This record gives sequence, C-alpha cells and structure tokens, in this order.
Amino acid sequence: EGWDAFPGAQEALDLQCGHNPVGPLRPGVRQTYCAAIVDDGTKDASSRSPWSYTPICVDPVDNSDEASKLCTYTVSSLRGGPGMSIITKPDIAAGLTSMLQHPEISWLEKQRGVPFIPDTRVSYDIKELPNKGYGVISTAFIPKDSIVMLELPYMLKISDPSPWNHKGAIALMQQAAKRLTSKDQSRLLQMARQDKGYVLDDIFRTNSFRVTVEGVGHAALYPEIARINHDCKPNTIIRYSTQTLALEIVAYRDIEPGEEITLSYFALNLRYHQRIQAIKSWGFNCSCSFCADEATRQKSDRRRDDIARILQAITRKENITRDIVSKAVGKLEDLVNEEGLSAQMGDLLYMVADACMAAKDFQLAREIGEEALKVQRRYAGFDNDRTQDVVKLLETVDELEHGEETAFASAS
Ligand SMILES: C[S@@+](CC[C@H](N)C(=O)[O-])C[C@H]1O[C@@H](n2cnc3c(N)ncnc32)[C@H](O)[C@@H]1O
Repeated sequence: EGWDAFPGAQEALDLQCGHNPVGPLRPGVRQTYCAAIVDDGTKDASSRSPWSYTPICVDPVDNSDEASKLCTYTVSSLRGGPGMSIITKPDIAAGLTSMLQHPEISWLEKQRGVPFIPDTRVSYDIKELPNKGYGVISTAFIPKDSIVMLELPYMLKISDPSPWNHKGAIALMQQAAKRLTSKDQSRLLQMARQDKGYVLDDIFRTNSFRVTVEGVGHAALYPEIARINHDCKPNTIIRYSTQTLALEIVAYRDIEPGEEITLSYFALNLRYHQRIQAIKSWGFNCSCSFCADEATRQKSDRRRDDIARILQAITRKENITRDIVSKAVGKLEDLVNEEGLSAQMGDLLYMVADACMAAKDFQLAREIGEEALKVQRRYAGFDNDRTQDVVKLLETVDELEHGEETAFASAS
C-alpha cells in the first residue's frame, strides 16, 4: 500500500535475497536468492558486485558439505559515506546485496516513521575524561527520545568464529582492516584497547556491539558511538536497524549540556553481582547510582527479582485471566519505571503475550502483543529482531485463532 510513492522500494523488495529470517517486508513479495560470492579470482568486477574487491576466504576446520567458508567482504563506500568490511559467511554477505545495491532508504523511513538522520540541533564533543579514556559530552540540551548519534559500522565480524581456524580468521581481520581507507584504518587503530592479545581482537573486544546481520550474531564497530562510556543507569539507549545496519543512540531522558552521554554495555535489568561480573571484562568498576551503597543495591535487586517472579507466575496457565494479567502488567510497569527499565518493557510484554498465547487466550495475547510491538518499535528499532519476534507472535496468534475457529466449525 503506497509503496509506489517510494523510489527504490519495489526494487529493494524484489531483490530480497535468501537467508533472511526476518522474511520479506511485505507479504507475498517474490523472494529471490542472490548468489553467494566467494574467493574466485577469475571473477571480474561486475560479478563480485556490490563488493569492491574479490573476497578473501578461509575454509572451515570441519570440511563437511554443510560447513561454509568464512570470507572478508569490503565496500569502499556505504551509502555514500565511509566504507565497510565484514567478515562473514558467503550466504550472509549475499543477504546484504539488496541493502548495498539499493541505498535509497526514504521508503524505510516511512515504514519506521522517523528519519534516518540525527536531529541536527543535537551536538556533542569527544573529550578525554579522568580515569575513562575518551568519552562523549553533550554540548546542548538533548530532549528525551531524540537521536543523538546515528552511524553505520565500518567493520563487522561474525560472533562465533569457532568453525574456522583461528589463524585464518585473524588473517581475514587483517585484510578486512587493510581494505578500509587509510583514514578509517587510523581511526580503527586509535580506538580504545585493553592491551591484551591480538590488536584487532582487542579492539573488537573493547568496542564492538553485538548486532544481527541476516539473523546471525556479529560484532560491529561504529566509529564514534564506540567512544561512549558505560553507565548502568544510562541517559541513552541503543536502537539497531537490521535492514540498514544503522545503530542509533537515542536519549533515554532529557540530557543537559555538559553531561556525559552514557549507555549500558549490557542488558539494563542485571542484578548487582551480574553487573559487577559483566563489567570485569572491561576492567572498571560500577559507579552508577544503583551500585552506590548496599541498601540501594538490595532495594534495586529486590525489584528486579520481583519482575522475574511476576513473569514466572504469568507462565502458569491458571493465572491467565484478564484480571490477573492486567494487574501483573500494571505491577511490571511500576517496577520498570522505578528501575529505569522502560526500554525493556517491550520484551516483558512480549513474554506476557506469549504466555497468553500458550494459554489460548488469543484476544489477550493480541492486545498485549500489540502494546509490546509499540514499545519495541520505539526502543529496539522498527525492524529489529526483537520487534520482528513480536510481529511473528501476532501472526501466530492469528493463525492459531483461525485454526481453532476452523476446528470448531468442522466439529459442529
Ligand atoms: C567502548 S570504549 C568507551 C570509550 C573509551 N573510553 C575510549 O577512550 O575510547 C570502552 C572502554 O572505555 C572505558 N570505560 C567505559 N565506561 C567506563 C566507566 N564507566 N568507567 C571507567 N572506564 C570506562 C573502559 O576502559 C572500557 O574498556
């Protein structure tokens, strides 16, 4: 509906390549399979399009038929900006073809309802801070919900490299970096490190975000976003678009000029001991207000335990009545607000909707699922995998309800 008004949309939809678990953006779209490109030196430039170089690949350790090569792919410019290298499997790279060949994203903006550009009034500086290395400081008032930063990754690698030989994977990383422009290479090497192990591994370990590409986990480096320091009660959250690979930093509350821009490096709802454990790998201490003193920690942990208990209780079939569920959702909302976890409310509502679906209360599952969808679109991203999970749940609810109706009709 209305797709013709968006140049590039139809071509991009028609070009949806295989290996895309999110599925077509529109029901009924023709699904074509873009060819997986590997390290075949005989191929000319046009046959390795959209990549700027012939990929370099390594074979898997287990050379069975299902095992795939691991390759490094580079584009010299991503959507008119800096280039990008990705170390991934050929079928995943093939899945990126439509995004790379059809960079026109105005139709995607329409779909998500928010432009893919940061609010130009928003500004920040990257500065050296005591005991933190560099950090990002706001230079103007940033209202809640505005996009503070929006970037594309300049390097990505598949999260689980275990099927491939370690030495081979390291060689690919080296090539992936070398094929970037010299400006990007020097930016990459200036990123924070912990001085442990191989330099590019260290840079990935210290700075990368876990994203999904074609439904598969990858570590991604975003140049300036990587300068944001951690806080367990952050003033921004991350929103990720699976179709464009864009990562956004969104104001979680109003931010005053001069405030440091922070985000949480892990899920917001961890308990104190889990936070300490998670932070250990970065080598600094928890200094947010939730870690401040024993009493605050305990109070916060208790609320977080309560959230888990409510979710646990709702999975029991006998608790799926409109009255009990709406009380539980109300209580969850209170706890989430007190703990600053609204960005996770969509995930919680998704779990409640799932429990309603399991208990066959389809009406309730739909109502709560629709609420979950709104929250996920806002906080996770309009095409994020977490958002797509809710879309799938709503589709399943429709199918199950329809199935029950048909079964009932044929029985009567
Ligand atoms: C992704 S980088 C953040 C930017 C980094 N400070 C820089 O100079 O580029 C992660 C590293 O920043 C530092 N860092 C992040 N959050 C911190 C915090 N709350 N306190 C102290 N150091 C922090 C740690 O050294 C960590 O390994």
